[in-house]
Amino acid sequence: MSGHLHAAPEPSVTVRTPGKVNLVLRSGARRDDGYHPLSTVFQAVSLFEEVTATHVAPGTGITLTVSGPQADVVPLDETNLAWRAARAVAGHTGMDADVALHIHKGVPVAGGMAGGSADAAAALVACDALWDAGLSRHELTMLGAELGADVPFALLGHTAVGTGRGDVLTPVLTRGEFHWVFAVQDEGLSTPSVFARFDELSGTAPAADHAEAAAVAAGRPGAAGRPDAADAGRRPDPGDDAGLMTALRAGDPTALGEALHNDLQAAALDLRPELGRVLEIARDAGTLGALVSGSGPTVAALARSRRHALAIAAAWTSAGVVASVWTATGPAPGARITG
Ligand SMILES: C[C@](O)(CO)[C@H](O)COP(=O)(O)OP(=O)(O)OC[C@H]1O[C@@H](n2ccc(N)nc2=O)[C@H](O)[C@@H]1O
Ligand SMILES: Nc1ncnc2c1ncn2[C@@H]1O[C@H](COP(=O)(O)OP(=O)(O)OP(=O)(O)O)[C@@H](O)[C@H]1O
Repeated sequence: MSGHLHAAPEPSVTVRTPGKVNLVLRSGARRDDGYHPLSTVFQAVSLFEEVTATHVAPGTGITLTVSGPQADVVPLDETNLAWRAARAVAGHTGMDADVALHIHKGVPVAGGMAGGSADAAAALVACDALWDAGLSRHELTMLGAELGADVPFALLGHTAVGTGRGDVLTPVLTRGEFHWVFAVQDEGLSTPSVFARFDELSGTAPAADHAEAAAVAAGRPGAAGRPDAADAGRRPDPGDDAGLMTALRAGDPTALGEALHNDLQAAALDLRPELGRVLEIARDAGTLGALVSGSGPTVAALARSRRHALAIAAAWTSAGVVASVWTATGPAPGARITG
């Protein structure tokens, strides 16, 4: 060691957030604001995003770097959800948005597992802590819901029922650990196009408002986050999720496998017919239940054990139907400061 004094390291905050799978997803018809009323059960899984927020000189603004698998397809500008989250915290608190953000991606990009939403949730918590803004969990959740329907769940984690746009959450009690394996595709699916195909298949596609649909598809801000947006008469089929809740409470993976359901699956399969084969291979390998995760194209398969998860992974890999295979357990905790 030399006798020189080293400059103190830049203070920084690292926050970890989970990806998710929708155990059940029921969607009603498209609302006037472009969103669909959902009745869903989220489970957070142990594929994590990590966002590090570091102080920079005043006036620097927001800078962004990304690492990890698929980092090359993540936008590095103000369309990145983490960037928008930093700006939202600054806007809400009146602070200057000066921060260097680094995202390490551990959730598939555009895979229906809410990786971008997890980044937004992590950046909200990281900037709040870095800037000592003192926002409550409630305030962070409100800011998160404006950024995307999946962001509040990435803050909360574990298992929860989601209603509204998927952003109104009620925690669900679960026991034990569930073993998941995910078939990840090279090319993602756009969430708006999957919902649009869902509308077409269910015969509820709106006739005369293409302009609004295009605005929504382009990601321009609509009436997102407006809890009063009319959805009367457009609610999802209530379904019967008693079996699912019992399975979760009992920690019974076989019963959970039987209860898995996704209303968006037919739309994702219509856009990506090859996913049918991915589902079939998981079934041949004895999965307890397989389904398209959220808006896809990732396929999630529930396994009896870690060993069984690896067997399903091997079946997918040897059939050559996936770009990569990732294993995980659920539930996993929500946003946490880790450093
Ligand atoms: C498919 C899910 O992942 C299931 O959890 C979510 O519903 C998607 O959540 P997300 O990606 O956070 O969604 P956002 O970024 O808020 O919305 C992207 C687009 O998805 C569609 N969208 C999203 C959520 C919802 N309840 N209805 C929708 O129709 C809309 O076209 C919207 O413009
Ligand atoms: N931080 C981010 N990470 C990845 N993609 C981002 C991010 N911010 C914005 N995007 C954009 O959002 C798109 C969807 O990314 P994301 O990985 O969140 O999809 P997803 O997991 O299918 O989302 P969801 O399940 O919430 O619908 C990407 O194709 C990319 O253009």
